[in-house]
Amino acid sequence: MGPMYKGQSNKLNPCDDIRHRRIWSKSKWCGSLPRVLVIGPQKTGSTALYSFLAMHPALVPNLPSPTTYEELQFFNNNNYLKGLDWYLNFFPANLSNSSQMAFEKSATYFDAELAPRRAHALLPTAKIIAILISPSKRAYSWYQHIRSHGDPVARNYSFHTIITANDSAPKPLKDLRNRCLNPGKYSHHLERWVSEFGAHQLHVVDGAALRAQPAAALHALQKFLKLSPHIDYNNLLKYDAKKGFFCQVTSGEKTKCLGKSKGRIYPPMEERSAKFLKRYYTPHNAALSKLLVRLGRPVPPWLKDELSNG
Ligand SMILES: Nc1ncnc2c1ncn2[C@@H]1O[C@H](COP(=O)(O)OS(=O)(=O)O)[C@@H](OP(=O)(O)O)[C@H]1O
Repeated sequence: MGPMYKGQSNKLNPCDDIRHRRIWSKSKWCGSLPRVLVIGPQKTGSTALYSFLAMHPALVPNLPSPTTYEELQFFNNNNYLKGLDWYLNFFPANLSNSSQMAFEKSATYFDAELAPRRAHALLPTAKIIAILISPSKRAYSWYQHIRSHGDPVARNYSFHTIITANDSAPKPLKDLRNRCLNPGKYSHHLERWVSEFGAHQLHVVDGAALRAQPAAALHALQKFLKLSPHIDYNNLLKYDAKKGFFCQVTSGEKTKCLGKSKGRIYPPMEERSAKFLKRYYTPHNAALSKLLVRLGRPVPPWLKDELSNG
């Protein structure tokens, strides 16, 4: 089965078509599609959120992909051309009458141009979860991420050189600057998700709050998802002083934390880069604040902070 969304006016959902449903295989069917999508963006704590949600008895994560690990990256890239059959392979078929819901997290969905339309074409009733931290911190964390993955441009240029590259800079530098900075224009991307799914299907997690007090953030998220049972994450997560983050309680005093690539150790951002980014993101942060107020959502403390004059 081919792609479900090809152009502006061509939304085609095989799950809505009785002729498709009649010939559907027993082991793969639309009922196992995810009902919750965590869309990122990258470097906001999306893996922590994914692993915490996977602990919930009412939620079932996707099976891992051999190439992109826990992320399927279906709606944002060429995996989409592999079609619905490919996507369904990653979700257990036996969720039929159970109260469990499948979910998926791909942090690359957030800022991908086609992802909201494609996701909506297939999953019109899905709940969409975005997770946001200070866009400046996100950009710096992303730079550290691709640098440690050996990206040659990130290895050859400092963070400051990349974020301040102007339009006469060499193309690889400009491309990296865009990939580093564009996802942080949060309001622009969120508006696209809101216009496809409507505000009532979207929840914004404050990534700083999830990091500092995960149980409270997960309490609000469970309410939004109307999960049953409602569980108390205070009993399931514990701050691990060695890791410097909350981790999953395994047995007794023991914890299981995310791997080394989540919570990397690197020097603090240079003051001049922080200043540059604060100014760069001001119009985008102001638009985000306005959008959250319009949607009746709380404005995170870090956003108020970024918009202050200090
Ligand atoms: N509990 C817990 N454990 C580990 N890490 C945590 C946690 N909560 C939030 N974070 C922050 O998550 C940052 C990585 O974000 P993502 O998981 O979204 O990155 S990725 O896009 O999936 O690569 C990662 O960024 P870096 O600190 O730059 O490594 C962390 O700061």
